[in-house]
Amino acid sequence: MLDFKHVKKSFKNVPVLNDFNLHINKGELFVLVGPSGSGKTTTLKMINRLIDPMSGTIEFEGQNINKIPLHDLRSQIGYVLQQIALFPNMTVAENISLLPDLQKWPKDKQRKRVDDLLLGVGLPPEDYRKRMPSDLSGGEQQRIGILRAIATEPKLILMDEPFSALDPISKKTLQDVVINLHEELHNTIVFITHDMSEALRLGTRIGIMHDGNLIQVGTPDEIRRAPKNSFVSEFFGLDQPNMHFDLTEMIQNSFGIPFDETADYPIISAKTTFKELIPILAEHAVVNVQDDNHHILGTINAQSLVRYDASMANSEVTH
Ligand SMILES: Nc1ncnc2c1ncn2[C@@H]1O[C@H](COP(=O)(O)OP(=O)(O)OP(=O)(O)O)[C@@H](O)[C@H]1O
Repeated sequence: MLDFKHVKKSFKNVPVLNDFNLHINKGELFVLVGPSGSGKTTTLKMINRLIDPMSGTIEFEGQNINKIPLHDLRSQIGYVLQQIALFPNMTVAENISLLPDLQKWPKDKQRKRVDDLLLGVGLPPEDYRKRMPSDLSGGEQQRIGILRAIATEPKLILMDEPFSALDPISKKTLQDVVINLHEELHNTIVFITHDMSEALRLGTRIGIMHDGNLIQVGTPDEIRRAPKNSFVSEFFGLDQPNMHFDLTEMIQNSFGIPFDETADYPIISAKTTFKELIPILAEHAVVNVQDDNHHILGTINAQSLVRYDASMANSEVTH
């Protein structure tokens, strides 16, 4: 779907992207994560040609984006920004149907689309359709921002830190909205964040950026199991000595997988530490966990660990 090939960019002779290469598959929810100034927004803006690379090429569905008429390119791409950018003088329905209207959809089709989209994110259309943006909470406004970006079902959606200004609870709700929309529509999403727990929660794959370089690309599982260097482990908190981690709690909170008494999985102690567990799960895909009395408490895999850790990170933010 998207290919960055040897892309370089500098601003005033300061390199921002160094020989950037990345392939994003159709249908992925790809998260670009990295600290402030690592080059994430610059990368995203190059996709819809808000910024031009100095060298290298970007391909959209196999075609160099410079060869695609700008209007055609942008009409296939939805864009959700950190700053909520609804038109204040337009109702919710008018904001959402902005692009369908420009594309001259019949009015009844526009109305149906608006209602379906509002229902899909839990906002009753009869209540919300005619509201003005000023009559919505920040989280609701950002939900409308997302609906506006997906109203015409673009092939690609770019999201630049869309939830960073929201409180943790709204943030989690909106993350669920994105996960559900992606599961339903299977569109390709490139999502930027500097929040590692958001990256782990959302990404089907994650690209980690640092100082204009793509340090590692992988699934949340792969990154957890094998962080490429100390920057990645520090960024994802894999080296935190006092990180709260409790295998019994993980199983009690249903992060495990169903116990299979016919399977002969290795058995580990419930007291196994996070650091000890990573190499074990890298070697054995699934393990059983037992308490001091040799009672099996449950079964876990790497996915359990990722989900548990993301939930811990979220609850740390929440409380
Ligand atoms: N138009 C510009 N002119 C000069 N420097 C720029 C310009 N745009 C970005 N930069 C610089 O390029 C670097 C990368 O910026 P970019 O916005 O891509 O980073 P980011 O990873 O998205 O950061 P953040 O998470 O803070 O948004 C930064 O050092 C920034 O100051």
